[in-house]
Amino acid sequence: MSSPGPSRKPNPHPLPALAAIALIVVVLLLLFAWAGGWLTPNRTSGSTLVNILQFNAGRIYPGFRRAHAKGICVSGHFESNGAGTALSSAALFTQGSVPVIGRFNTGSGVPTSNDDEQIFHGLGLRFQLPDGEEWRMALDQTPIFIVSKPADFIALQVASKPDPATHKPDPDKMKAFLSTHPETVRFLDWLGKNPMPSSFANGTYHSINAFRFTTGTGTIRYVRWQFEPEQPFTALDKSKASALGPNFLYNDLLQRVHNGPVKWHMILIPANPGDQTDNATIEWTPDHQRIDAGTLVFDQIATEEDGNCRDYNYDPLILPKGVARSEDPLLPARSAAYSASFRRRAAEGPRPDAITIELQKNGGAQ
Ligand code: HEM
Repeated sequence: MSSPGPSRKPNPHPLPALAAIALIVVVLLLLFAWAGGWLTPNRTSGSTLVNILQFNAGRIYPGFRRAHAKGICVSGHFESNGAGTALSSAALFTQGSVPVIGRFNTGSGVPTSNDDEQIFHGLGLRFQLPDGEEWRMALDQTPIFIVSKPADFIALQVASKPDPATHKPDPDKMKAFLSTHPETVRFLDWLGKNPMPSSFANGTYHSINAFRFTTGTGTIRYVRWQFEPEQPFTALDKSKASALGPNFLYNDLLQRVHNGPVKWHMILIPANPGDQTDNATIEWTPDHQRIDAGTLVFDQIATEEDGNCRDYNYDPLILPKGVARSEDPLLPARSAAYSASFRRRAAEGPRPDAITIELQKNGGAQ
């Protein structure tokens, strides 16, 4: 028979032990709050942004980008004239040529949308620089963006979700949003005053966000840039656009590239003192220095089917030495959203191309 063990005496000083347990609980709660983004309310997670884009699109289109879902791949080179080294030591600006893979796209998250319904004509670029460096960009045809902060992007998606019956946003929700967002009114004004290009090939593509450029000797300037076409601008006649067919922008580009290279000039625009460099909704005045850094040339084109541009993410924060992000809060949000969208579409697997190109590879007429 075993004798009973010593009975446990109550701890006469329980407070330190209780305090230690409370401290562990608080640390765990803080870790959860940090991971959930509650301690950084100004940081919007990539998943939240992509969820709201999916909500606005009305459903998920498996394997497609959650924004700018419809696109076509192009490739060619960038011929630098060396002038960009005045602003940045980035290898892209060293005189000479580097390969580039691009993706022309239209802004909607619905891959089957018609080209005449689009507000944004976009361009993704991936420059392959020496020593394995890359510079990726995603550019739009407007010089300014529709909102300045990620939280406003979410509120705008909610306000502008098309009503399934009318296919248009609820006017009351939009009115309420616009009444507190003058920057969005400014953007819509810009759209009203500036005609859209009739072709991907004769549009200008803007970085919109400013970035921080550093020269080889350490001089820092904030810079926006834009690719301006050599192809002369003609305006899209919106009243006739729907008669051009659902993929008229893509068919037009295919024909043009088959007929010969299409070209743009990369124009660097350094900020003047006093310019806001962290707000993409404010257009800079025309009295800015412009540096033509070289020519972007596309001479190859293919649908996305083979994945040569589809399977990249044109994250605007994949930057070379000599270029860094500015304090613009849209930039980290964009980077996180592009990555979340990429992870989802890659997990869903490749899918057939959204576009039925009507032109044959020999460039023949439709
Ligand atoms: C908070 C603001 C923004 C959000 C949440 C957002 C979100 C997205 C997402 C999720 C994608 C798809 C990424 C992928 O799957 O690879 C995308 C693509 C794109 N975005 Fe944005 N975007 C924002 C702002 C902008 C701005 C300011 C520009 C123009 C400077 C822009 C231009 C583009 C372009 C051109 C693409 C297509 C790139 C490609 O071909 O892969 N976006 N965006």
